[in-house]
Amino acid sequence: MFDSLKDKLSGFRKDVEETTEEKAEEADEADADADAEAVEETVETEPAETETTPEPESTDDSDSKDEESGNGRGGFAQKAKSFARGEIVIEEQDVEDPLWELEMALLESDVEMSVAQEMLDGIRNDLVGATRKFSAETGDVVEDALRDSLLSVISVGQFDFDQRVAEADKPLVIIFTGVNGVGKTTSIAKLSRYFEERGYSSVMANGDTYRAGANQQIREHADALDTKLIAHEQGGDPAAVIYDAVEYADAHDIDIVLGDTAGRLHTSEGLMDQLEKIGRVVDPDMTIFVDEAVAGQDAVQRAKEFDEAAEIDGSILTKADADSKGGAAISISHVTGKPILFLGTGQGYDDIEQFDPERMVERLLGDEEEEE
Ligand SMILES: Nc1nc2c(ncn2[C@@H]2O[C@H](COP(=O)(O)OP(=O)(O)OP(=O)(O)O)[C@@H](O)[C@H]2O)c(=O)[nH]1
Repeated sequence: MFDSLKDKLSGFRKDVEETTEEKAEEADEADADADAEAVEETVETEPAETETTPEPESTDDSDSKDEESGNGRGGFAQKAKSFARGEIVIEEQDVEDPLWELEMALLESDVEMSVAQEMLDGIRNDLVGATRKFSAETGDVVEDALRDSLLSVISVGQFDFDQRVAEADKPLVIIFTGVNGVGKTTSIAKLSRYFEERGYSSVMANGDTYRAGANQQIREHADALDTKLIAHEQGGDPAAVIYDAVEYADAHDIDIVLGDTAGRLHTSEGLMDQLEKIGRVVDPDMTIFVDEAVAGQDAVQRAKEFDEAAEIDGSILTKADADSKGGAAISISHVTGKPILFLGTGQGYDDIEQFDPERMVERLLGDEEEEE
């Protein structure tokens, strides 16, 4: 999952490491030369009573930035002080090329332009002016900067999904929107299983009365999961189907109504009217947008347009298992202001995981072993 993006982020870390490594070596050599000269001078003149070189200051803040006036981030005064402490300062010129490479890599990975820009600004801001000891690893400083920038773009709008479900009046009505074939129906089936494992009963409602074969498709899932399905004839009113499902849930003490909708294009006025009518008739508690991670920027664009037409509460990105780029997963919450709630990770009913920004970042930065 997201392997190519992972490689690119690791490439950035290595680039900055190499640049600062060279710089640290040069600084180390210059330091050794200066020490040798100082020794020679001391031998030629009277032995000095007092120290000729300034005492290094406390070195316990290797990642600190000098914000004192006149020292400017990476400015001369800070460089001199850091040098005396056995540290180098990471400067704009050290990260310029790696940042450019990273920008290209993010765009190639289908990260949305404004999201890539925000990440780069965050990383530049964190790195330029940061100090590292001659002997220390730059990797940690870069990893922290990458972690912060990734987290800030992917954790937009996060809320505790399980808690919201637990606290909601029942039946909780969830409507699923998104275009054709992205895995909406499969995600509904997966969530039915997800809720069952957490002790909630659910009923499925086929609000996709448009497409021939939609009833049969969702019925197969409902049968396999032993979940009740409410469906009407093809061409019927989707709002009426979901309304009936809510009535059924009320009458049978069912906790959650999972309402499928027709996956027509977001540009279709009919679809938007339909969603608006569902909104009016059943007043859903949540609307979840479903799209496939592999669709990259198209998925992000569609999420934005669906959200504008019928406000969404969050997204599910399916087929994350087949996505090496990760662009949609990085961009979608930042662009819509609504969180990713789940990732689809395969075709089985258990192949769904709750989206956890921290875990996603660990995965991208390679701290978590990926089970294939
Ligand atoms: N690899 C993988 N395949 C998935 C995932 N989710 C769904 N699929 C597959 O994607 C295909 C389309 O899924 P559907 O659920 O039929 O898509 P849909 O959006 O409901 O399609 P319509 O009903 O035509 O609108 C199916 O073959 C699913 O098995 C996933 O997370 N990973």
